[in-house]
Amino acid sequence: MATHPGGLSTTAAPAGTGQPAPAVRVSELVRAFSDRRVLDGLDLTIRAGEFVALLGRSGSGKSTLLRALAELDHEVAGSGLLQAPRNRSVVFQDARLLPWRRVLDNVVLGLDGPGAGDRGRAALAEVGLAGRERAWPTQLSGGEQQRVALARSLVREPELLLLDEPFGALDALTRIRMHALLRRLCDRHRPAVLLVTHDVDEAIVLADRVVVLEEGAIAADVPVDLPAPREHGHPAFGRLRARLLARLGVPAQVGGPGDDPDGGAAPPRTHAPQQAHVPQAAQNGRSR
Ligand SMILES: Nc1ncnc2c1ncn2[C@@H]1O[C@H](COP(=O)(O)OP(=O)(O)OP(=O)(O)O)[C@@H](O)[C@H]1O
Repeated sequence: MATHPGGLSTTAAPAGTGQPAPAVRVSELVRAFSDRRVLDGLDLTIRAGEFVALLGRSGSGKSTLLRALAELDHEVAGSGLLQAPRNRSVVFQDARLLPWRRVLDNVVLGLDGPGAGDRGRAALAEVGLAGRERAWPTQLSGGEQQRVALARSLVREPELLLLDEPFGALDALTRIRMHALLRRLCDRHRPAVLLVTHDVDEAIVLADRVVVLEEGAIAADVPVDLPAPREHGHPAFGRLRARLLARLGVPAQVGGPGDDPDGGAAPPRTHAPQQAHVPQAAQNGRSR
């Protein structure tokens, strides 16, 4: 067990009795900056293999929660119980590749064993980058770099995959392709996932459950029970979008495609008009 200065403990999730053990269990989590409690008694459970999307207004504490789960917040004051698998990977908005290492070396960085190279090559093939092993990161597009970041995460077969706006810097079409890729990878590898996103549509397309962070705690916890593939034009999709946007404080009449839950001037995300031009196969074909 690792103990944080703020009283947080991180352990492997305990084995269950009958029910599968949750991959993540957070209870009464507090995180504060200069006496301001950003997370204030937050409770959250994520089951093994479950995909949870985390929405919330800008500054609500989404990244603070993700960093707590990643154990990247040792300098932050806090308390509470946090149980999460030690085998976890994080993908950020920027791929964070080492520019002086080739793509394959970035993927297998820190991996031991004679099979590491083969595993890295297999991971790159899984994300559609077979043949690019010897490229330098600067020779890849932003979307390709994020594919490498996904490969680097999944080659470690994490029990928990933490994603902090991983597609936030990508164009709309690339985002749609990345959504489909991420779903396929998650269906195959079955990590528990926490996806931080501003994009309500992205959350609905990808997640089994959407949670909304507000005033330091989970204010809404909504299962996504939609038929596959999840199409933006489906009435149930629209109802769920409106419900989540209302929760985020976006009035229903402006709650259509292109609106940002922060009410800011963010560019349009992955929305129906853009997806209408995308072949069905590129959209999210969920198998579970
Ligand atoms: N290292 C820090 N020092 C001081 N304040 C911080 C620090 N990190 C985060 N905060 C503050 O904590 C609050 C929550 O930040 P956080 O990044 O978790 O929000 P967020 O919901 O992820 O925001 P966004 O959606 O804009 O990325 C913000 O008010 C932020 O200014």
